[in-house]
Amino acid sequence: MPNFDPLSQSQHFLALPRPDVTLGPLPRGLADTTTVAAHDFDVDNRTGFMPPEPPLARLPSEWETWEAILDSALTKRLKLHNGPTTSVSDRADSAAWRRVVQKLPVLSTDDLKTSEVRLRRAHHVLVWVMHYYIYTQPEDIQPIIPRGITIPLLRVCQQLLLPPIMTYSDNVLYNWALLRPQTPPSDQGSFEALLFPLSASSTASTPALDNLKCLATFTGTRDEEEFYLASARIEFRGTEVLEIMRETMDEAFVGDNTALRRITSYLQRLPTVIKDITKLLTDVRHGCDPELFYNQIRPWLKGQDSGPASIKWVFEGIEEDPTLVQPTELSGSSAGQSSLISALDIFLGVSHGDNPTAVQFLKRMRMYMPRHHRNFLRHLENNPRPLKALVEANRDYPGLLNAFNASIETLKEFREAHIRIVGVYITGPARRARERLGQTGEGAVKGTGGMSAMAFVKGTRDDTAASKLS
Ligand code: HEM
Repeated sequence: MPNFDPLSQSQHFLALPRPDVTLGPLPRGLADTTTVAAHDFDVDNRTGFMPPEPPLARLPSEWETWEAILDSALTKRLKLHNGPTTSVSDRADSAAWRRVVQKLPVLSTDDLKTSEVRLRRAHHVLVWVMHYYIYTQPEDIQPIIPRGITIPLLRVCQQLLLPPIMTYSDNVLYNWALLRPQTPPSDQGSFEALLFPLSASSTASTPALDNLKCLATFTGTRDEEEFYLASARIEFRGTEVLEIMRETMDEAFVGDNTALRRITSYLQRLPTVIKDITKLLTDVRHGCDPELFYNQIRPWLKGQDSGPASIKWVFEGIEEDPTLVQPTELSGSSAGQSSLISALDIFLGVSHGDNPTAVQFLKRMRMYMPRHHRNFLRHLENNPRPLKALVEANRDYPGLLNAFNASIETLKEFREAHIRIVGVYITGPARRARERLGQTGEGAVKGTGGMSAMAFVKGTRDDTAASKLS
């Protein structure tokens, strides 16, 4: 990005408006700019990493075949092949549904390419169908993903630079709608409102955290919805984290005494926000039952690397288009793909440098994040005036060091709460499942991302604790 100074006050990258358009017929000559602006990191002032408008809930009629096949899986409530309540007739229903998927024609993706929101919806629909297809079959059968899914999905992935698998963006970032729709802004018809639907309107705001529902869940349970919405609420609440980051970095650019005073006060706000995020995480326990999560929700989200090592997913028809490449990234959906928590790590200078497993995993998880968010994190990493160095250089400034360390401490507490959540939702139910099967031993349980779950989340907690300044 030549001639773009990320830290200049007027065009600070965290303050730039977010070019986006509501889908629908665009006025003649007006392009969908969501992917065009080089400085657009798809981070919104009011909704952070969440899109400023509820995600597209249905593709135009050209792709109705995909929407219809997903609808039918959702309404039939297809069951996991080995689910605890799956009957013989459930399996017959799934087999009939899979036969329809096998016959899907290869729809063109050409007209999707001009619209980021359509591409996202296409990724969402195709990966949901793909996961239904894979997990309604026995786990020891090699999944052969039919060409009607493979070819368009891989083409959409080429555009979005995402792996062909369910990601955090498919079940959290772009899987929500408003429970009670908000009143549309009065100036909705204006050109500016069309380009900047939220920033142009004085009535629009971050959705209330209790005003959210999910577009899709595998099980149709409130538990699954609450599991996704816990992350969604965290992302929305996290908007203030991004605001604090922007304000802090603006002041770091000036760097005088007034700037230090302001940075101190911004950092004093941060622990409150991180505590709220921690509460939103632990509140998942009110709506999502751990046994149901472990046995009925989580298996749908797994990737190739969570299953038996010998079972490789086959993408049928890939050879029909020479531009398509064999997918290598096939890890399951994980909140480890949340750009918000990574942004906090980068901003506060939390280093996982002594923890190669974490470095490798978190680096890999970036490939599962929307590409604009990935670029945002890279940009943040290249910040020439990192906060930690500034605090170290001004450690005697009243309150600064304490505010910084308090922020790290609350991030550590978030990770501690997360460890307890992993214990309640994964380690505990896994142990009980082993006991039911009469198995002995404490074998390490893998996370959806294919990691040894508990050791991993404890490691990132320790990295956080070690990042305090003495
Ligand atoms: C019931 C709820 C949750 C469970 C059972 C859970 C479980 C896990 C597991 C097993 C991992 C290890 C990596 C993997 O294999 O995926 C992980 C990583 C991670 N999770 Fe969660 N998680 C939950 C909710 C959340 C939420 C709501 C967030 C925040 C949005 C979150 C953020 C993270 C992050 C950032 C990592 C990467 C490790 C780190 O940076 O500490 N998790 N989670």
